[in-house]
Amino acid sequence: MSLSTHITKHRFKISKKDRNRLNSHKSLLIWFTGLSGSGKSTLADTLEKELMDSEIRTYILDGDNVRTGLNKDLGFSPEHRTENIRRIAEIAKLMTDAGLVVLSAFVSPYREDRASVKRIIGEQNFIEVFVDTSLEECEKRDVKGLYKKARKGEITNMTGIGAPYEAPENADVVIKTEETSIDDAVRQLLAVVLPKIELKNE
Ligand SMILES: Nc1ncnc2c1ncn2[C@@H]1O[C@H](COP(=O)(O)OS(=O)(=O)O)[C@@H](OP(=O)(O)O)[C@H]1O
Ligand SMILES: Nc1ncnc2c1ncn2[C@@H]1O[C@H](COP(=O)(O)OP(=O)(O)O)[C@@H](O)[C@H]1O
Repeated sequence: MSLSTHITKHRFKISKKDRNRLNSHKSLLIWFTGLSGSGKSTLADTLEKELMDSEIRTYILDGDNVRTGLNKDLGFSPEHRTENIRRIAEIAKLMTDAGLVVLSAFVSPYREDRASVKRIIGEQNFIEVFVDTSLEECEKRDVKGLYKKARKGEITNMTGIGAPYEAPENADVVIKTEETSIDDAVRQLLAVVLPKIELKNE
């Protein structure tokens, strides 16, 4: 028997639609995926600033605010990465229910885990952004010095070296950061995001 068998939902008076109306925009989860150092946080950060300037209510979920708190019991084994992403999807679901545009920046290396996020959030509330930067470039950037450690054998399961990264096959947006400036990438993202959150007369 499931642990939640005897849970009955209360029908609350205020709905997500009410919150969207109050905010004058719909909610959305913008899911950035890519190797460490590919540019997920940088792009989420710059996009959030643009959205905030347009009076859109946003929040960024990333390793800094999730892996140090709620998910501090999780490491980087395949099972822990899957659980990390599942919990993040559930938090993002609450945040989108609350009316926010959520931007998330996680490696999320497994295709099946990203598909689960989409199922949890609902296809119409989800945009997958593949930050497509080669391993060579990420290693050159080595923002956190992790690739150097991985090459020395100090980290055994670094994504791209000792652990796989399954690239998206049908991402909504693909940003090739070696060919696209941050500003151009954000323009590309806004062109997809803004129509998705526009509140029509519904
Ligand atoms: N083994 C290994 N592989 C990949 N990344 C590692 C690893 N160990 C630590 N880090 C640092 O943790 C960040 C990735 O955490 P995520 O929660 O995004 O990973 S995952 O989605 O659960 O795979 C990642 O952050 P970003 O650089 O921002 O992507 C790394 O800084
Ligand atoms: N076009 C670009 N888009 C995003 N980041 C870029 C780009 N060109 C260079 N960078 C740099 O690459 C690094 C990406 O780091 P970060 O955003 O922390 O990656 P991630 O969150 O994927 O680990 C930053 O130092 C950023 O300035």
